[in-house]
Amino acid sequence: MSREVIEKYAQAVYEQCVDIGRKLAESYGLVWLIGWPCQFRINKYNYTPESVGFSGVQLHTDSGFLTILQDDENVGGLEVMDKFVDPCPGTLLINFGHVAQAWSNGRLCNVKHRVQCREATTRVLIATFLLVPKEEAVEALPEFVDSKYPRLYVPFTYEDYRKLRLSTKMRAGHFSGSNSAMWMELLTVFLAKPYCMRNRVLSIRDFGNQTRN
Ligand SMILES: O=C(O)CCC(=O)C(=O)O
Ligand SMILES: [Fe+2]
Repeated sequence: MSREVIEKYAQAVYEQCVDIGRKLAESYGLVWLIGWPCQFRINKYNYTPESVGFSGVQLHTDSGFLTILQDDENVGGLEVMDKFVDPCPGTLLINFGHVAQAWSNGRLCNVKHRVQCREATTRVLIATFLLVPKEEAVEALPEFVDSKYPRLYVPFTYEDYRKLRLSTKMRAGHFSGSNSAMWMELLTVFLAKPYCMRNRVLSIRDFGNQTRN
């Protein structure tokens, strides 16, 4: 793949991120004025026969605002809330991260996911993460806070939050099931109330065994 193609793709998917952010904000009667940074990544998994049954990426939640995944068209393995999401060519998969959860005062939820190796082959996936500038304070917008929905989380900067993830060896936002309790405990350093890992998926279709026309 040439650099030019990658740059074009990255620009298009960034515009997609902004479009989704804008529509999301509008659906809440807000205006999206944010120029947040995007991180673009190509994940290549070189699975061997020994990898089968093991994790390619351990159970984790994403840290940023929004993630757009373009899955490998032929090789699946992404598991969202214990359910495989089979590749569906021509579609993008979107999930929210912790920033969206804090920003919306808990209305938007992040979701636990992981990657399992199912066959000895190569899997390539393109991931785009809409993040937040390091020094930016992440907090619930006033529009999401009222007497019925009191503020759930104290403001934190994205940098402090990232450091917390790294200091607990949850590199790239990945953490294993065994230390997830510790993770939740640490997160309460930043959150006014104990963090509630509500297992809800937003904007993710259940692709199941569906085939495209
Ligand atoms: O490779 C995948 O299917 C997902 C990767 C992922 O969840 C991540 O990089 O945060
Ligand atoms: Fe992820």
